[in-house]
Amino acid sequence: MSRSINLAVIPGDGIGQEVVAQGLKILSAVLPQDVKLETEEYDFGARRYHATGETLTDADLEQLKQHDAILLGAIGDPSVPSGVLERGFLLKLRFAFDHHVNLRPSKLLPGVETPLAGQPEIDFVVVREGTEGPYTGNGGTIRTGTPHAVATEVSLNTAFGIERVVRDAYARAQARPRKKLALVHKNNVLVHAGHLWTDIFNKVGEEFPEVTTEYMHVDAATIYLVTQPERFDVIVTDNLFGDIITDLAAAISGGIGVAASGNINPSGAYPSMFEPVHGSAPDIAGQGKADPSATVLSVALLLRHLGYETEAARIEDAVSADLAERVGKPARTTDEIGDALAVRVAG
Ligand SMILES: NC(=O)c1ccc[n+]([C@@H]2O[C@H](COP(=O)([O-])OP(=O)(O)OC[C@H]3O[C@@H](n4cnc5c(N)ncnc54)[C@H](O)[C@@H]3O)[C@@H](O)[C@H]2O)c1
Ligand SMILES: CC(C)[C@H](C(=O)O)[C@@H](O)C(=O)O
Ligand SMILES: [Mg+2]
Repeated sequence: MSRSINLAVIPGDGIGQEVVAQGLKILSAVLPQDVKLETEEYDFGARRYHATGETLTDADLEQLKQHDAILLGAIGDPSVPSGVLERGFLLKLRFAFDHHVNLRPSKLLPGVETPLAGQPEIDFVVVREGTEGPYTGNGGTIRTGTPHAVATEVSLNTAFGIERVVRDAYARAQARPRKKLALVHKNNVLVHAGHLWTDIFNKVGEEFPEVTTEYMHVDAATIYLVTQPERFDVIVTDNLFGDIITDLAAAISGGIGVAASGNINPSGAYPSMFEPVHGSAPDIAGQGKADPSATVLSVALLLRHLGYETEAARIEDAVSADLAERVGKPARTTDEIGDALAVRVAG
C-alpha cells in the first residue's frame, strides 16, 4: 500500500524560516521510500502582510484544510504592530481549525543542561486548552487615548470546551506509566472560570479511577515547576496559564530551543498544526544561531499524530543523542545542527 503525507509548510517570520528548513530536511531523511511526501509552502506572516495587508483569508483556510497536517515555524515581526499577526494569523488558524488540544511535552534529556540544581527527572506534558480563555478576543477598549481609557479582555470558558480538553488530558494521563494529572488554574480568585474548570475536572475524573489527581493554583505551580518538576506527569490548564507555564517548562528542560508543540484537532475534522513553542526571535533572526531542535521535535509529534511512530521515535532519539554530545563543544549553526540530525535519522 502506498502511503503519502500532504503537508502545508508555513515558515513564517524571523527564525521560523531557518528552523523550518531543518525540520523539512529531517522529515525527508527519516521517511521510508514508499512514503510520498508532498509539501506546499505558504508565505503567511510579515511578508504577506506588507505585500497585501492580509493575514489569513477564508480562501487560505480552504486551501490549508486540504492538507494532512501543517508545519509552522513562527509568526510575529517587529515591523508589524504587536498582535496583528499573532491574532490575525496564528490564533485565527488555531480557532478556525478547532485546535483545542495544545500539546506541549517537556522532557529533560540525558546530558542536557538545566538551570535547576542537580539533574531532576523532568518528563511531563502540558495539555493547554487552545481555543478559549482570555484568548478569544472577547474585549474592547473605550475612551482610548484619554486618562479614562478602559480595556477589557474577558476570559471565555464553556463547559463543552473545558470538558473535551480535560477528558483528553485524563486519557493521556491514563496511558502514561505514572497516571497523574494536575489541574492548574486560579480558582481562589477566578472563581467563575476556576470553579467551572474544577467541577468538570472532578466529574470527568470519575471516569478515570486509576488516574491520581491534584489541583494547584497557577502561582504555586510555577514554584513547583522549579523546585519539584519531577512531581508532574500531565498538566491540564487554560489557554493563558498554559502559554506561560510552557515557556517556564521549556526553560527548565533544556531551553526554548528544544520545546515542541502540537495544536491538535483530535477528531481529524481539520488538519493539526505542529510548531516550536518559541517565536520568531527577532534578536537572533538571520544569524544561524537558532536551535532547530524544537522544530525537529515538532516534526516528530507530527509524524506520531499521522501514525508514523517508528519515524517519530527515530527523530527523538537523534535529537537526544545530538543534545547529549553538545556539552563542552563549540556552538554550531542552525544548518549544521540540521545536517547532523539528518545524518542521524537516516542512519
Ligand atoms: N508560535 C508562534 O508563532 C510564536 C510563539 C511565541 C512568540 N511569537 C512571536 O514571536 C515574536 C518574538 O517573541 P518573543 O521574543 O517574546 O519570544 P521568542 O520565543 O521569539 O524569543 C524569546 C527568547 O528565546 C530565544 N529563542 C527563541 N527561539 C530560539 C531558538 N530556536 N534557539 C535559540 N534561542 C531561541 C530568543 O532569541 C529570545 O531571546 C513576537 O512577535 C511574538 O508574538 C510567535
Ligand atoms: C504568539 C502567541 C499568540 C502564542 C500564544 O500565546 O499562544 C505563543 O506565545 C505560543 O506560545 O504559541
Ligand atoms: Mg507562548
